[in-house]
Amino acid sequence: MVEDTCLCFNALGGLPGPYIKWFLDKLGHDGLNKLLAAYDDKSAYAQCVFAFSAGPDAEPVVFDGRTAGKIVPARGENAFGWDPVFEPDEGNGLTYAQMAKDDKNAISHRRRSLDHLTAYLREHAADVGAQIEHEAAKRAKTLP
Ligand SMILES: O=P(O)(O)OP(=O)(O)OP(=O)(O)OC[C@H]1O[C@@H](n2cnc3c(O)ncnc32)[C@H](O)[C@@H]1O
Repeated sequence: MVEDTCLCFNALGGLPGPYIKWFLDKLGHDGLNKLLAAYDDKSAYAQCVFAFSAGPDAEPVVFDGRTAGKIVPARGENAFGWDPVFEPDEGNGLTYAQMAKDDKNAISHRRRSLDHLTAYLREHAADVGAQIEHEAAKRAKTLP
């Protein structure tokens, strides 16, 4: 299982996207706002992608969770990552950093990706279990 997180600015065609870690590190919250200074469109979406594979030869399945919002000047005490500059459309005007943890978790990109993953595992539990057993048996045969 792997996971990656993106913050995508619509005016920039989805950038910084998966490169947000480095943009945040080098530009800070203020710099992220300045990237959009020339654009009226401040809309953005937070994206979390989990990918699951039952084993080395099994096809990975991808679970894409998104939360729409906009980029705003930094507000809020919970200063995790870019939370202070992301105001989700469903946040009643609060940034992620101003929301209670449970409120953020209820609408977050990560929650949505995990909801898709959970639904998939529930629906395909028997198949996934059999696939994991099959992959494990194949690996066992190659061990000395
Ligand atoms: O992709 P690699 O390079 O392995 O880096 P990472 O695993 O440490 O980082 P993520 O992709 O999970 O996250 C990318 C950046 O987004 C930040 N981040 C992740 N989830 C976030 C969230 O829910 N709210 C705010 N910032 C977040 C995190 O601090 C990083 O700066």
